[in-house]
Amino acid sequence: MAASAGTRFLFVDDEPQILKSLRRMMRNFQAECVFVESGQAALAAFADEPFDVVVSDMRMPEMDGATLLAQIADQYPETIRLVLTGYSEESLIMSAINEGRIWGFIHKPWDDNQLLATLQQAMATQDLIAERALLKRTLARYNAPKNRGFEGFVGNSAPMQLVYSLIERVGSSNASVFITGPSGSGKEVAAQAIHNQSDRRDKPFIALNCAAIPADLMESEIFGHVKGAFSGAVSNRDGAAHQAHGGTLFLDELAEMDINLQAKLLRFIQTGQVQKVGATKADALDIRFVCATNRHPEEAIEQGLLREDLYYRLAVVTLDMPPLRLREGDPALLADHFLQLFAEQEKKAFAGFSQKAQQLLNHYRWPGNVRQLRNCIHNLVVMNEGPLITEQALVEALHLKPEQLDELLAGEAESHAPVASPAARSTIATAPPEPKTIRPLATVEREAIEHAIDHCEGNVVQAAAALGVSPSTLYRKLQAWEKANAST
Ligand SMILES: Nc1ncnc2c1ncn2[C@@H]1O[C@H](COP(=O)(O)OP(=O)(O)OP(=O)(O)O)[C@@H](O)[C@H]1O
Repeated sequence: MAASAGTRFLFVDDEPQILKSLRRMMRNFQAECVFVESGQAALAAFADEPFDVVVSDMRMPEMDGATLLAQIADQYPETIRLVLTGYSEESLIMSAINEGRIWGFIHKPWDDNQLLATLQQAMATQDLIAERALLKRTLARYNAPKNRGFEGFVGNSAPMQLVYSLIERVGSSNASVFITGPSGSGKEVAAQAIHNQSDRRDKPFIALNCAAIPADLMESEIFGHVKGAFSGAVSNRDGAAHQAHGGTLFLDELAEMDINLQAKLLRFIQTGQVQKVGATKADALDIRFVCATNRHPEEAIEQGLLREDLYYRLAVVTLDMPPLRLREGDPALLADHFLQLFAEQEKKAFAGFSQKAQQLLNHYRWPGNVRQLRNCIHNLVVMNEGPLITEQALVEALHLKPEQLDELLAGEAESHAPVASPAARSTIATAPPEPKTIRPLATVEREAIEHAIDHCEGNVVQAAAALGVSPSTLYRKLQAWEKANAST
C-alpha cells in the first residue's frame, strides 16, 4: 500500500508472538515500522524520533498501554494513538477515548484487513493534524505582534540598535541632524523617526527631495513665492519651509541642491527668517532641519557640490545609516515584514520563505539596500502563488547566476555579476547540488526534501508524492527543523 510510504509506526506489545504477527502483516505496508516490547522502550524510541502512529497493547507489565498513551498524548499530541485490546477492557478504552488520550482501538484477535483499514484512516487523520498544526503555527507567526524595531523601522541587528538609541537621544533636542548612508538604507525613515521622537511630532514633517526638483523651481519649492514673482506665479504660494513651520523640514539629497541656493538656505538657518521669491519682507519661521545625502559629505565639499559652512551648520549631530549587508539577520526580518505587507495588498496567502531562501536573503549583499529588498519581495508576491517563496524564485527575482546561489548558501561574499541566462537558471530549478564529499545522511535527506518542496513550488503534498513518502513525514520534518532553527 503506497499511501503509507514514509509514515512511521510504532507497535508496542509485551508478547513476542503478537509483534511477530504485526511485523508480518506490516510487510505489505510500505511504511517505517518499529516494534518494541514495553512502554519504556516505546518512550525511548519516541525520544529518538517521534512516530506518526502508535499502536499499543493495553495490558503490559510495568507500564500499561493507557499510561504509555497518556504520556505520548502529553508530549506528542500530533501522534495518532491506537490500542490493541480485548473485549473485557472496552469501558476503560471508551473513557480513554472520551478524554482524548487515545484515538481508537482494535480488538484482539484482529482481522488483518480491518486493522490495515484502521491504520489507513489513522494516517489520513495524521496528515490533517500535521497540516493543521503547520497552518496554526504559520497563522500564529503572522498574527503575533511583529518586532518592528523602532518607529517604523524593521530590524533587530546591532548596528540598527545604535541607530535607534541615537534617534532617541537626538529626538528630544532641537539640534539639526545630518543623515548619511547609501541609497535605500532608510534615511527618510530615520528623519521621520527623529521628528516623531521630538516635541514637534504633532506639527508637520515636510520632506523635500532636492534631486527630484529642477534647479529653477527649487527656490520657490523651498521658500515659496508671491503672485507675479515669475511667469506662472499666478498666486501666492507657501514653500516647504512655511509648510514645515513648527515642525521638521527634511531636505533629502542636499548635495544636489544648487550651490547658490545653498547660500540662501544657510542664511535662513542662521537667521530663522525666510523671504518668499518676489517678496519684499521676510517671515520668521520655527523649523528643525534634518538633511541627508548618499554622498560622502567631505567628498561632496571637495567637489564643490556642498557648501562646507552649510554642512557644518547642519551637521550638529550626524547619523550614518548602515548598509543592509551589515545588519546581520535583518534581511530575513524585513523580507517577512514586506511579504506580509504585499501579500495583504495583493490579496494572496504566503507562509514564508524556504530555509534556503532565508539563507540567501541574509547572505546577499543588497546593493540597493532596504528599497531593493522591498521591491524584490513585492515582485515575488506578484509573480508567485505561495505558500512558500523558494530560493529559485529569489534567484530569478535577483537575477543571480547559478554559481552565485551556491556561494551565497555557503555564506560566501557574493559578487554582483550580471543576469543569469534563462537556460542557466533552469539548471538550478532541476538539479540538486553535486555532492563533492561524503555528507551526513541527515544533510542529504534535508537537501532532497527542500529541493523537492522547492521544485513543487512549496506544495508539500506534491513533494511528498514525488519523494514517495507521506505528507505527514514531510510536515514532521519541517516542524522539527523549524523548532531547531527557533532554538538556535
Ligand atoms: N529598517 C526599515 N524597516 C522598514 N522599512 C524600511 C527600513 N528602511 C527603509 N525602509 C523602506 O525602504 C524604502 C527606502 O527607504 P528610504 O527612502 O528611507 O531610504 P533612503 O536612504 O532615504 O533612500 P534614498 O537615499 O534613495 O533617498 C522605503 O520604502 C522605506 O519605507
